[in-house]
Amino acid sequence: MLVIQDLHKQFGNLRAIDGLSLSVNTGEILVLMGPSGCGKSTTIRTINRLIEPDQGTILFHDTNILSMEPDELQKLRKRIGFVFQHFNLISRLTALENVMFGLVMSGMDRETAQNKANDALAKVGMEGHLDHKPAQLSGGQQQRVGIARALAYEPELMMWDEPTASLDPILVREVLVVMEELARYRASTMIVVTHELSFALRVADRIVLMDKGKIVEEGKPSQVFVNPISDIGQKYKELIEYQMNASAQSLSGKI
Ligand SMILES: Nc1ncnc2c1ncn2[C@@H]1O[C@H](COP(=O)(O)OP(=O)(O)OP(=O)(O)O)[C@@H](O)[C@H]1O
Repeated sequence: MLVIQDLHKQFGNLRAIDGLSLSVNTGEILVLMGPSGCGKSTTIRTINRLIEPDQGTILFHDTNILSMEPDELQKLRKRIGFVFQHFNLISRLTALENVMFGLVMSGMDRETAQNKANDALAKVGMEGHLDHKPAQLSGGQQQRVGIARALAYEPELMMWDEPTASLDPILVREVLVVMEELARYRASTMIVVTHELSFALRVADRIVLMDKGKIVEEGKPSQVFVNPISDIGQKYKELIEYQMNASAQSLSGKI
């Protein structure tokens, strides 16, 4: 579905993406991880050209996104959903209106848009909050509206840029549950940037580890987190062991 070849992006002297190549298969759940600042967000933002790379090729179903004209790009963006860390809902609109907004703006009639928005909000368990404005919703519920907004387009590819990063730990879980549900039903191909190890372990078909703008390792969670070949992979393995030991000690009453 998606083939990225030799991608480069520099901000001043900083090489944020340094010759990155990656393929994503239809239906795959790919989790992109790595230390802060290694280039994960920049990488996924180049895919729908929120960030313009300096060099490289990004093929979506064999068409190079980087040479698309603005009208083609606009059509493409409807096939690629994006969920951000900051949900950026419109404060004066209800949950339903927030999801309908983009659909109506892109020319869809109100009735169809409302049906699609209702369906999308039901998929994320927000059918009971259609008339609530963002200020009346918790952070987790606001993020679920943000997810519904992307889902309403029925995108082929969903990209998630640290969707739980701005939530407190209790609300993180409710968003992860929704994401796991969508992944389980293979609603679309997913590229997920996250620091949530438990999500990566349980849900990912493939983990891609980045460091300093490059991919340093990729494979199934059972491979990358158990027999890593990179320093970053080794650090994640140690972190998982540490967390498992802490849980075991806590359960046996030692903590
Ligand atoms: N618009 C920009 N201008 C200058 N530098 C930038 C810009 N966007 C990103 N960078 C830098 O590029 C590098 C990669 O950033 P990016 O946001 O892709 O990292 P990341 O892996 O997603 O990090 P995090 O996990 O902290 O979100 C970082 O050093 C960042 O400071």
